[in-house]
Amino acid sequence: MLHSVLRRWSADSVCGSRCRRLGRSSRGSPPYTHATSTLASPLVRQQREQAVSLERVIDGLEIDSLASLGFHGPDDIRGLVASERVRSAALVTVPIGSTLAVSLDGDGGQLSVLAPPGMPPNVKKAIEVVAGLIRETPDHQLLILAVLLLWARKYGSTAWREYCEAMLPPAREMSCLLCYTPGELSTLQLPHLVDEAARQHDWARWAHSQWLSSSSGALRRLGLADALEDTVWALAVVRSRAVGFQVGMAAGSGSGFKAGHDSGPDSVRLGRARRLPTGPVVSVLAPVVDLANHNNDPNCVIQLTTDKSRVVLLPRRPVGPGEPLTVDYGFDRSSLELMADYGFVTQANPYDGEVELAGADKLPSLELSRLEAAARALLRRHHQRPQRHSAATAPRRPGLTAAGDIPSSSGGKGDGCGEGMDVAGEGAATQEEEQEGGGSAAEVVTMFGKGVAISGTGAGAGDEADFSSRLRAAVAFLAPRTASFPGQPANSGNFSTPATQRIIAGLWHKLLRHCIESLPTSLEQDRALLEDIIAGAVVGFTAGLSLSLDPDAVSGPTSAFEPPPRPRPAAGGSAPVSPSKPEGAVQLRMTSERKAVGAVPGEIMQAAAVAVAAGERNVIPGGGTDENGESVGRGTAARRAGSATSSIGSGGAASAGVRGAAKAAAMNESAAVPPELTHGSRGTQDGGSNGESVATASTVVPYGIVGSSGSDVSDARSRHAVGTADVICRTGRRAGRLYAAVRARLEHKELLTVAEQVLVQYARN
Ligand SMILES: C[S@@+](CC[C@H](N)C(=O)[O-])C[C@H]1O[C@@H](n2cnc3c(N)ncnc32)[C@H](O)[C@@H]1O
Repeated sequence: MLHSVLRRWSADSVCGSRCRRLGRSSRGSPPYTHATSTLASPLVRQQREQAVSLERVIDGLEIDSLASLGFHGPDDIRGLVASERVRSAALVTVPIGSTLAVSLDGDGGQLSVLAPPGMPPNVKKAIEVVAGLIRETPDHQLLILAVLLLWARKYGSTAWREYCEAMLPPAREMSCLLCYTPGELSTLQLPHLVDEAARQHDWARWAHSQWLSSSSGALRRLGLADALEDTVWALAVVRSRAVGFQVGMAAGSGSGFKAGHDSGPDSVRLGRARRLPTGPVVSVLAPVVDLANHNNDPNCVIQLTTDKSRVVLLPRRPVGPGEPLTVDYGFDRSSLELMADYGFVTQANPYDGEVELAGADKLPSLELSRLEAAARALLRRHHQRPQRHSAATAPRRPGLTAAGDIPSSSGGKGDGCGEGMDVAGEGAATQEEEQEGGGSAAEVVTMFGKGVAISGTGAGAGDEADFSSRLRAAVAFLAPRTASFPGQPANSGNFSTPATQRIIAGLWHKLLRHCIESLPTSLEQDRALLEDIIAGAVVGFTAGLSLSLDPDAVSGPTSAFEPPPRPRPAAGGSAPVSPSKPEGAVQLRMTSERKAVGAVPGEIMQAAAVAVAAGERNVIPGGGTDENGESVGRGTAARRAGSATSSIGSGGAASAGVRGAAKAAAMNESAAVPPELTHGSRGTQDGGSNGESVATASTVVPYGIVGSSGSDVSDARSRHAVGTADVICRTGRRAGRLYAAVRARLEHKELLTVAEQVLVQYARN
């Protein structure tokens, strides 16, 4: 269960801490009495004790609050609720002196520390020295905040210690991946998340041994972290609760939430900066404000006043008493990103590939048996294809066709290029077999381990053998597998949680999206890309794949395929490109072991391949198209990637750990930081539209998965809410781009394609 380490609270209780409002105390009778509390369940009593603790923290830190502790959402997550009706006044005001804060100057230079009251100057100095030493490392601001937090927990005022001990959750109750113990990692299910957890653990171990450990760290004399668990706790707290502010920029509008307030605050975003900072950045851990939970449509925003004297929680619209107070941590984070950064996902996240799966929450569990059934159905269709694709009898099919599936005149499967699979054929078969009651060919299915062995006994057994092995691999690829950690038993269960299923759905859609957005927009460029593939200019094509682009299909039923294809270069050992002709295929073929020769698409592919190989999860190495099909430059695409690829440091806006190619490209784009993170940004009450295209950032994971917002996809989506991928495969022109990209970009391309088919079939079953 994804939330397995997240504490669950009783649903029947909304505990209000009493509110303190400077100059106008709103304290009154607490919303509970001693008499009732003695009758309450232990959980309810605990919640009430927390409400009392919160009140003491509010008093001790001189926080002005019209909010109280509440438990809300489907999981009754602890959070804030409004104590009274508020239109536009600040719901919570925290003096900056009651926060822990680290600021980084705009030139990427000096870190300075806002020490908690009572911190001796020499300690502050020592921490600042460490800050200087680690300023080149990712997430250094978070690390320094963690140092301050550990200091406050041990040596701080009574209020700070109460905040740390009573209000901050212990590590076992925090949801972020850092807090997953080795034994819990299997519950993450997705290998990518397990990897991310491992990466975060590495970071914590490094921070502990180098800096924080009471025995070995540079700050050991402070005695802050006796055990690794102390460091993990502190890092997890700041990751999940600190707020990053980018200050001193010109006002503007754009993406992000907009303050429905007139106080002229600097803009702020909870969590990592989505763009690289160009101005001073302040990371702040602000008690009470840090209790606000996330919502995709938040009713509040956190801001820093322009004089930087207070952190405020402001309503974006009027809120009523008891209403949960939420902010947007995400800034276009997909479920996968939210999960990686915070360890939770939300219902109906609009950034999951922007492709809605109708009733995604009601999708059945991704069960092995259903995947196998889907694979069997595909196999039946595969058996039927030879008749359909016989040169003599079959009509031409649109799209890409593997050499093994094309008419014998083109060489067929005897040419040694039979590694491909029939994408278009599958699409056509799918259409025709919508009402199939079972395949014509017999098959034998045997189970072993988690996978499925499928052996065909129908026509074309040799071809089936290849296809069967891919099906088997695809099922294994898709099936739950969590045995990534030695000693952990393989999980033979399902992707059983709705959260996981949403993530999976989002991943697949992102795969499609990425492929389309990362490719040239014109048909001519499509053709050039395919030719580059043939000529071996695209890294990753080493499997002897052979493609065929059917000219009848590329523009759909009503338009012609124009202009005719360029003559394909003779060099490279590829099969010739036949001239465009209405009735014939443009056969594009490549042989194995081609190397990149530096063509632009090749560069793009190479960057992607390198990033994928390096385990990068977010890659948009080249330009692409925007939602309207407009061409965008590399920088734009990379910026989008950067906006979705900041690594850890959920609270560390300043330390956005954008990695790899996306980072490099995004850095070049830093001058183009949209101005919504601006000084004095005063948005509209309703938050307005998000004119930014950051939501289109794509994600690639190894064996990856992407999505598309291309118009064909949208159309397809509206026609077929579920099973989008195969519809895309039949849209001709985009199909060529899509599959060229899939095959060129991703390792295990063919496996991926088969896996996609299995998923599509799965959704149909
Ligand atoms: C800044 S804290 C918010 C307060 C926190 N719920 C608490 O009780 O201390 C962020 C953490 O709250 C949880 N959280 C916030 N919003 C959530 C949501 N919409 N669904 C589930 N968990 C959420 C996650 O565990 C996240 O890491």
